[in-house]
Amino acid sequence: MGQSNEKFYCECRSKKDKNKNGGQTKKLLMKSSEYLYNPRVCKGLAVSTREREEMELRGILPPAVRCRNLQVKAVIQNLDRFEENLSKYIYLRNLQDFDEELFYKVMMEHTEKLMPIVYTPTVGLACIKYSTIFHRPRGIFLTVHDGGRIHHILGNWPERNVKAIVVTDGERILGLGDLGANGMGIPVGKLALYTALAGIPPELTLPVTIDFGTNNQKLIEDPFYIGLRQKRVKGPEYNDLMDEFMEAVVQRYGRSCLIQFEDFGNHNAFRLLEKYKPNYCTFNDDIQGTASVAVAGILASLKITGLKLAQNIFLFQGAGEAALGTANLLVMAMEQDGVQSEEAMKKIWLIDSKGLIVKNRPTGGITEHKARFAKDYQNLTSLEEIVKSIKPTVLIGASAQRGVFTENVLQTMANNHKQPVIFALSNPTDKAECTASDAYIHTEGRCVFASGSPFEPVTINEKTHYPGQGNNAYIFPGVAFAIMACGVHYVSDEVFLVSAKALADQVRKEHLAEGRVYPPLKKIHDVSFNIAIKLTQYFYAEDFATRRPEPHDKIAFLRSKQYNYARPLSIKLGRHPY
Ligand SMILES: NC(=O)C1=CN([C@@H]2O[C@H](COP(=O)(O)OP(=O)(O)OC[C@H]3O[C@@H](n4cnc5c(N)ncnc54)[C@H](OP(=O)(O)O)[C@@H]3O)[C@@H](O)[C@H]2O)C=CC1
Ligand SMILES: CC(=O)C(=O)O
Ligand SMILES: [Mg+2]
Repeated sequence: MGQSNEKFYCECRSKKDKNKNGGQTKKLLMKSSEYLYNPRVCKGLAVSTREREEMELRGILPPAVRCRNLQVKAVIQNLDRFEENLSKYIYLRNLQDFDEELFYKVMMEHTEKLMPIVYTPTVGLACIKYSTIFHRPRGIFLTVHDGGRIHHILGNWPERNVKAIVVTDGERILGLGDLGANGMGIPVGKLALYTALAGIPPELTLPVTIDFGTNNQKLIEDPFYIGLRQKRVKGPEYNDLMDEFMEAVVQRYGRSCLIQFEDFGNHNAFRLLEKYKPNYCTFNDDIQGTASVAVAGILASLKITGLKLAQNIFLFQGAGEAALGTANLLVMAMEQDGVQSEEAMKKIWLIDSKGLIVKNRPTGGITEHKARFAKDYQNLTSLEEIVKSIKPTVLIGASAQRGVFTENVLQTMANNHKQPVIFALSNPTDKAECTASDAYIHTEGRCVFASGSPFEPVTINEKTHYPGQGNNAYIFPGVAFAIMACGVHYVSDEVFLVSAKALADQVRKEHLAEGRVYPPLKKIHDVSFNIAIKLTQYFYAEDFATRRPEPHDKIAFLRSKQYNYARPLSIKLGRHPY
């Protein structure tokens, strides 16, 4: 992490230096000790001989000067030696804490290889082990005991110009449940993707975990646990602290500081989104970002199945943040196609932990968000029976129930339709509703498949199928980038439909031919940038952008705001074009 500018320049007023500069005070780079421990500027062996002299690094580094490309090669060789993905994760996190620029160069150049390490599935394991592997702190850890002091504590973060925060309360980390303060791995991972995928300068971002306690007894008893050892608080204490946090962010960083909510428990996620959306620059990634990527995949699948959106029957296994967010965005997408909202809702069926969501269900549990989709139908609980009865064309899993798309369920989907669409969105991999090979094998290779965590391609009868990664990582970096670049204060729901369409439009014929409903991961930088372009156009057209005058050349405008490794030191230290 960097620090405020002043600390990193040493005003050199010695006679010798004054003479060299015609009597002017010369600004030198920082001292070796400051340099070595500042990951924003430290570049290991890539420091030139001249810089070594200037920064008093002679003798501190061995004589070899290694270029950045060779450093990347060394990192990849080191990574390949580790057998366990968690070790790779720890190695990369250490690299980020030592030489940030190299970390992002490696991430940007080896995205496909490294996303499964820095992000899902490995980040899930890293969160489980976060307390044990905890090394150098990254982000702000707030606790429920910090009421009245949040503004002050945010001020302890060394950066002043924060433009985006990813915040969690750790209650629903991926499909792993309550991981308390260990949830910090998620904001850290998501923000690494802000930079690696969309080019958002890392010094503008801040990971935050708000520790309200944990109901995970194993953590409370774990001697290594880094969080509060108490049960989660709820009610006014929770609400007041959240309110204070939101206001403190605005006071510190301004109304255009983006606050991305991540992995909050279901009972808080929806109500906090509704509460804060009108007055803060905020969105919930699990509800809205996931909806966007799922709808994009569905829109792209239409080019394979030949159906119109409203000709489908959608069945969700799960009726939480991801499923309901997607269901609501599907309604909006159908409305834009001219379908009445009542008609659109009839196409969408949901299953929760108590079974199919039907009116007057004897077991209850139908919240107002679910009630919108409740049907006059028999009370069924078995997924297989439901699939037989409703005959969905699209089956989406977002329930974190491993393997619930059984052989029978998948075969029934294949019996009902020529090209059933099957998305197993739950993360990490061992929470997926089915694997890619299960999906293809039990549908005779006819299904259109995507999953939240990555799966390898599957070959059946000499045809190779490439599963898409239906993960909100295709959406949130581009969305955040455009919001930040345009100085947006209010994030409308439509942002996520614009993004979904922008993503679906980037799925080419050759991708579809391979069975993909998303562009390959190696294209994700371009994809994120193109989403940001579409959103920038939308923000200016709809008057959501506050940055004036409107840039004529939006591509050049966005490019000028992106991170690149070879930035001058002044920019690295905080004088960026935002
Ligand atoms: N691919 C992606 O980009 C994303 C994937 N996800 C993944 O989706 C999963 C769910 O996340 P999210 O929606 O936020 O979580 P929520 O807790 O909000 O929702 C989970 C839902 O699953 C339901 N459920 C639980 N058990 C069963 C069961 N046996 N049968 C049917 N439904 C069941 C719950 O029912 P009830 O309502 O009755 O409690 C609830 O509706 C997680 O694994 C998460 O990682 C989430 C966001 C993004
Ligand atoms: C991907 C993501 O946001 C989740 O699984 O929660
Ligand atoms: Mg999430």
